[in-house]
Amino acid sequence: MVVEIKSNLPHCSKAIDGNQNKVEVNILLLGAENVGKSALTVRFLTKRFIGEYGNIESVYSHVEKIDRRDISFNIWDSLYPQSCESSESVSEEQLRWADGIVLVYSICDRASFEVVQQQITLIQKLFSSLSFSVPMVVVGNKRDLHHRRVVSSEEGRLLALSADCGFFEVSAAEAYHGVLLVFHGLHELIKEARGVKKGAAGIMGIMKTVFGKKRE
Ligand SMILES: Nc1nc2c(ncn2[C@@H]2O[C@H](COP(=O)(O)OP(=O)(O)OP(=O)(O)O)[C@@H](O)[C@H]2O)c(=O)[nH]1
Repeated sequence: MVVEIKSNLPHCSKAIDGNQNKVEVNILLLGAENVGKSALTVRFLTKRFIGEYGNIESVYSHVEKIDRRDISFNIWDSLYPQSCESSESVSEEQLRWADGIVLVYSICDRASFEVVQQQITLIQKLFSSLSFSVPMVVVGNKRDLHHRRVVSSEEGRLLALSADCGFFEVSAAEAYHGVLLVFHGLHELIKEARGVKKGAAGIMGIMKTVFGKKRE
């Protein structure tokens, strides 16, 4: 298992390799502190749960084979800024870098659910001013702590539905499979979004050819 810590600063390129068998996918993890962003990242990268992770912001890189293609996942495990105004918790730089976003809250922490709500609102505002968007999924973590649950599955699902995001409830502590589904599910959405973009570019190309010729 090879996990590369690319850098503490995200300057990975958003590249689809000319080689059709290698694809790069940049995934940004957002959410309040202590919700398990690092635990989810480490679970996905190493299949392990180690308990304590420290407060390090990093971009990790890891290659997975999906449908016989090498997918290079670059994962930006972000830090929620301390004493942050909600308007500063997501940056334009992060959105420009990301091909997909995972918004994490803890099912036992209502404030963390509210942070995700605020971040979705902020992201939607930034996307509309930047004139693009990328797929997102909402993840309720710490499902193993169901006796301490304060955010119901329905609330999580409704939030995701209202923002056109995918939704998952997982436990990074308990199981690898659910975490794998989050990253593979988001990868599917990214693939679809790239397909739509390519299709739109193709249609634009055809229209240019047809209408361009007519004008000549
Ligand atoms: N019970 C349980 N604990 C978890 C789970 N995921 C993470 N934790 C614990 O929650 C604490 C915070 O996890 P982190 O992964 O460091 O959370 P984070 O969101 O990266 O936190 P910051 O680095 O502060 O942004 C740690 O003590 C983890 O062991 C889970 O699924 N279940």
